[in-house]
Amino acid sequence: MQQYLDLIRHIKTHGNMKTDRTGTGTQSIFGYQMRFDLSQGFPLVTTKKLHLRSIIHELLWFLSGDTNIRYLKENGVRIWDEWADENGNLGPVYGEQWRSWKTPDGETIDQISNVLNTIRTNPDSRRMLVVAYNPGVVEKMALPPCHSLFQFYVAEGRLSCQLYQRSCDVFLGLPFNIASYALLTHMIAHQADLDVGDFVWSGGDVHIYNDHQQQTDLQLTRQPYPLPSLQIQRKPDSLFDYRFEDFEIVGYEAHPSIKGKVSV
Ligand SMILES: Nc1nc(=O)c2c([nH]1)NC[C@@H]1CN(c3ccc(C(=O)N[C@@H](CCC(=O)O)C(=O)O)cc3)CN21
Ligand SMILES: O=c1ccn([C@H]2C[C@H](O)[C@@H](COP(=O)(O)O)O2)c(=O)[nH]1
Repeated sequence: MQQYLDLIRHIKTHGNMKTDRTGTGTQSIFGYQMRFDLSQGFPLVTTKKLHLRSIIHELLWFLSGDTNIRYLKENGVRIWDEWADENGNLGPVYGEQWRSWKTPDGETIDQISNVLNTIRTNPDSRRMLVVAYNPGVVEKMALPPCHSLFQFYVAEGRLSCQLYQRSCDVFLGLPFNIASYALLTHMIAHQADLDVGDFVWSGGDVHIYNDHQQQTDLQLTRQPYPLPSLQIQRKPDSLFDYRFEDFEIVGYEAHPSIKGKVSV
């Protein structure tokens, strides 16, 4: 994950000091891209130990269409706690937009199923997108989607994915976001009988919070390890039937975890 360290160094060198909604303050750049060849390893940050459990459960939760944190809590995942209301609801966030985007005439659109179907039947299509940023309901969401839009691309039997992330917390959010979309690309490729290609990450406001400067400096002193690989143990009949136990990360060697506060 040299790319991750290069991004941190780039922000520390060129970033603008900015105030932000949370009051913490950030050092920030606008517009950045990274490319990960998924056939060369699973892109997990190695300069701090990541909690892959949370990443897998969060993705399965998005894919199930759920927008209440109950499932996450039952599985010991706390990353969305601060944003939920007293009943655990987050409003019409990712799960709802991915699986049941509401149209003005009362229908719902399952964007994920549609995209998988197009990958299988018309892989040269340039319309294989999923949009989470729904301006009509964004005020009802606990947080407007950060990973706002993603697109798939098929060439030479390989499935690639590009994400546009409008806002990115480089220390806490980004390692999760990269791993999550890499995992999603593997799952969709698995279902469509394709190999994996590239994951392209594109960021808008890409920032290091002021209280994450030390933690990211520490990461720059650490030598990254080779990437692990992902093994999927079972091929369920549907994209929506994967279970936590189906995924195994092999050979994940990482430096010790680093704590940091999340700005709410
Ligand atoms: N400021 C901010 N940064 C984010 O990354 C973020 C938000 N807000 N709001 C919504 C979601 C929630 N996400 C989060 C929230 C917390 C962690 C976090 O605390 N991570 C720790 C512990 C991980 C764990 O318990 O599994 C870490 O060390 O990575 C990560 C992602 C990503 N998003
Ligand atoms: O998946 C996610 C979700 C959130 N973030 C970060 C990006 C920002 O630091 C905050 C959101 O604040 P806004 O004022 O709405 O931009 O959360 C992330 O990196 N990844």
